[in-house]
Amino acid sequence: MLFRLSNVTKTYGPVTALRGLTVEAAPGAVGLLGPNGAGKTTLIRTLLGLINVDSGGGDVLGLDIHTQRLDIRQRVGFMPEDECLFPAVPGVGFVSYAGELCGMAPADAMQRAHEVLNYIGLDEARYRPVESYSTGMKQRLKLAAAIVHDPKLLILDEPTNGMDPAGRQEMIELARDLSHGKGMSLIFSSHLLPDVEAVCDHVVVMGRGALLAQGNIQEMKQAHPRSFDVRVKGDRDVFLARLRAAGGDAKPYEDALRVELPEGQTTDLIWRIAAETGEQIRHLRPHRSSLEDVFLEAVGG
Ligand SMILES: Nc1ncnc2c1ncn2[C@@H]1O[C@H](COP(=O)(O)OP(=O)(O)OP(=O)(O)O)[C@@H](O)[C@H]1O
Repeated sequence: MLFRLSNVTKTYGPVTALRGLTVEAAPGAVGLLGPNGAGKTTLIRTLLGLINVDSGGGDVLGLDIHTQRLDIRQRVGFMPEDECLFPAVPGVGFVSYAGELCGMAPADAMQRAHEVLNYIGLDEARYRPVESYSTGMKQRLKLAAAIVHDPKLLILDEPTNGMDPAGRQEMIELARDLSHGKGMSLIFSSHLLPDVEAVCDHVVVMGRGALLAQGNIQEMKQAHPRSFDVRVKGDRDVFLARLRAAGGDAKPYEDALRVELPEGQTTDLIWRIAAETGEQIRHLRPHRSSLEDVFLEAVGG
């Protein structure tokens, strides 16, 4: 398992940030979703061993979150959301320092810093002070610092936040190459669902400090085998009334209806009702949820 938490509770005074959270995930690229205040950052800090939880336990890469925190930090890379850079330091100095903090010898850290800066496309800017970097370059530098020690797991907290479309795309491609090309597991926390979908195979959805849903993104999007997008030419209300009388239901979805068939029925029912009521079916295809649908359903939106 990539990580496993069992019944973890974390309070900050009167606020309960994690509420008996039990969750586990297999290696791979895992998206972490949840509304503001859901507990995502607290979960990340727990996995990194940066905070003491009130109760519960777990492990990351098989290492105990209570007793093996330093081992976890040597094997896990973390790209925080906030700016954590030293303005006057050249990029290469910042990345090699991050390597030394993870326990690398100075010469090894410097060599790796050059390698990762080449990889993330900051090779020409490596000797410039960080204060002269654009927002996108700073984000990439934070990524370089997070991977300098070649971690098994990389945790990215809102990595595309504040980036322009080109920079965002570059960050997505880097995250995807690290996970799918280089075999590094990821936890990718983001409010930007398209970015999560572009990078991750699996999502964990949190709300109010607990697990709301999790699974393979493609499977979660196909979780409604009796749901169809149907465009009807004619009187939609008549069609709808007959569908409901037959035990089905439908609601408007863009310019079509999202039809829910009753248990045990096939699309034959839709064609039969249309024939009986004189409507024309202009379009009929299985409904595929978007990740946004999956998210809203999980958080009860
Ligand atoms: N250091 C702290 N002191 C007090 N309360 C905190 C602290 N850190 C988090 N909280 C509270 O714990 C709850 C969960 O916060 P957390 O930052 O983990 O959520 P989040 O899902 O990361 O939210 P966001 O998407 O807004 O970053 C919130 O109510 C937050 O205000």
